[in-house]
Amino acid sequence: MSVPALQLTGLKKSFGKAEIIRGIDLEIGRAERHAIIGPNGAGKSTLFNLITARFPATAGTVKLHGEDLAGLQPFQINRKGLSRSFQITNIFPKMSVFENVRCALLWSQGYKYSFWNLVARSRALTEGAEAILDQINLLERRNLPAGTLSYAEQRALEIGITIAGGADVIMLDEPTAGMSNTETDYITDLILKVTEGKTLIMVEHDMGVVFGLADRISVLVYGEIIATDTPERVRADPKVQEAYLGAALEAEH
Ligand SMILES: Nc1ncnc2c1ncn2[C@@H]1O[C@H](COP(=O)(O)OP(=O)(O)OP(=O)(O)O)[C@@H](O)[C@H]1O
Repeated sequence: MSVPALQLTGLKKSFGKAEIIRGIDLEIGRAERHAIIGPNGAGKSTLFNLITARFPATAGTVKLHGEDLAGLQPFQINRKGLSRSFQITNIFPKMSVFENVRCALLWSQGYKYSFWNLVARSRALTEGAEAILDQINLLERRNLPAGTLSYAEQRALEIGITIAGGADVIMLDEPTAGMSNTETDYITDLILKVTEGKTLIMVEHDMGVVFGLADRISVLVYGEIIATDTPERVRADPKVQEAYLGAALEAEH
């Protein structure tokens, strides 16, 4: 079997005496789209923070393409090809749309801000940023301050920033939170497009998005994965119905 894109083994996290992530084993294949679902407070964001080393794990390992990430800083993990977005919009609102993406490209390549002027004329950088803006349908908005974009466009920009470094493992934390149905459909299509051929790991509460996007789903309940399977099988799993999905699907109607 080929090496998984991401492999979690015995992963645990406690805050004080509270064990929030209680022993997670999970393999996510290359180019798989994987959704993590579960009730509020189940530990989904904490799990993201463990994978990306924002939080140190209490126990267990995280491997990216077979390489143990122990001891690496978040930016080092990013440069190994894992990039994430956050639940809250995380853009520079006063900078232009174009500069937001160009800045993300610079970061991913390891330049420092003091090199800004030096590389500003770099054609490759400009072309790279334009290609991303084209992918996220914001080329025509390139010169606007990012903070003046609509909410959905800001989330699209954030997705652009997340993919800018060319990472092949993309993690999105609730990419459609707070959106109307139309905006949600728009962002779902965008995610499908920009993650083509990449590994996607996504936390999402909208079951329409999850079932539309994911090849496999993991259900996290009280810090444990109670099921990992295809959408059809997860939907039909009585354990999942009882612990989460029954209520979550009802909430959709
Ligand atoms: N830094 C922290 N210190 C202490 N407790 C924390 C910390 N971060 C998260 N927790 C606790 O861990 C639990 C899981 O939180 P987490 O945000 O990971 O859940 P979640 O599944 O992402 O929830 P939601 O769907 O509401 O975003 C919660 O009880 C939360 O209070």
